[in-house]
Amino acid sequence: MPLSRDSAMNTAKVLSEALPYLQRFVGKTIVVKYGGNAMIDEDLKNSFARDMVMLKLIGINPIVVHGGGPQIGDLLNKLNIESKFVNGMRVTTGETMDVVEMVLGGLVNKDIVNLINQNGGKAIGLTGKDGQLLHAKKLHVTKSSPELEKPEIIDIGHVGEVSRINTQVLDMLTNSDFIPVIAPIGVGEDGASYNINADLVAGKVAEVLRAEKLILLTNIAGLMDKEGKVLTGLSTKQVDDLIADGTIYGGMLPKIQCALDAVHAGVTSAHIIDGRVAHSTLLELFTDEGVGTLITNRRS
Ligand SMILES: Nc1ncnc2c1ncn2[C@@H]1O[C@H](COP(=O)(O)OP(=O)(O)O)[C@@H](O)[C@H]1O
Ligand SMILES: CC(=O)N[C@@H](CCC(=O)OP(=O)(O)O)C(=O)O
Repeated sequence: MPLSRDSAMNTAKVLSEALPYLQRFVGKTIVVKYGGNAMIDEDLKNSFARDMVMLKLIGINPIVVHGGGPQIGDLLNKLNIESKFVNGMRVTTGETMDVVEMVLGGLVNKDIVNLINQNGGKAIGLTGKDGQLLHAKKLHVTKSSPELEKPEIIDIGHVGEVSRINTQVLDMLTNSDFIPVIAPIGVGEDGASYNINADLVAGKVAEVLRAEKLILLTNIAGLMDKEGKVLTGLSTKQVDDLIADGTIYGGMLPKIQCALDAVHAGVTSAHIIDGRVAHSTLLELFTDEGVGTLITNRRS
């Protein structure tokens, strides 16, 4: 159907507004974390895949790291295995680890790869085991509470943190115009599997690649205060205060931590944006308004 004159003018205006951003981002790496909670329906997943194809086509280098927490939860539920979290991290027994690896490395990873390829892109799916992309070590979690004299160390099983990234694998793929799609499973020195929070993987990948941006797509409009107002441009100190008073909790904890670590390590900016809004990545990258919560390297 031909565009009406108004609609065509609007398209031209949007494209023109995007020009300075295109000039700024072409040739740069953007790490996009696609949270499991933002994979709500097929239309939304498809628009995400189209956005990645479009970025690649215009000369930006997208690297996708995906989650899949709710999808893991669904299968655990069907298997009558309870889901438990400490500080936003899933308590992962050996049995749970098998399910995590099946869901993230299998179902979710291949779904995203397939959608990108169906939309004309060239995606390759990897877990951290492929090419030993993500070396991991056990994550030690501490929990503090007013009732405890000192912070308690809690063993949450096969949960890891990234110790090293084999960037050679990513360079090889991106140099050949592939879009890497990474499932957050790490491999230990002894070959053991580790379940790693996807936000933490995305942050570390952005750090080692010195990405221009780290974009975290989630199921909420951004980081919010207690009244539900989206907060942006916060300093490290303000974030620390929001954690201490309980405004930031659960799944937002690893998100905000990895965003801060990434910008302190040289990533220009990190963004927590609403993945339930179609094309939110493009809105963030190419419009004057931007969306969600912006985090830059501001300490005070
Ligand atoms: N201050 C906050 N602002 C916004 N969301 C918050 C905040 N503190 C905790 N949250 C929670 O964090 C969730 C996002 O984390 P998570 O569910 O792990 O998402 P994802 O699957 O995208 O990683 C939000 O849906 C919300 O419930
Ligand atoms: C250790 C840990 O919590 N790992 C996560 C990995 C998936 C993930 O991070 O998914 P989302 O981004 O969709 O939350 C988990 O098991 O749920």
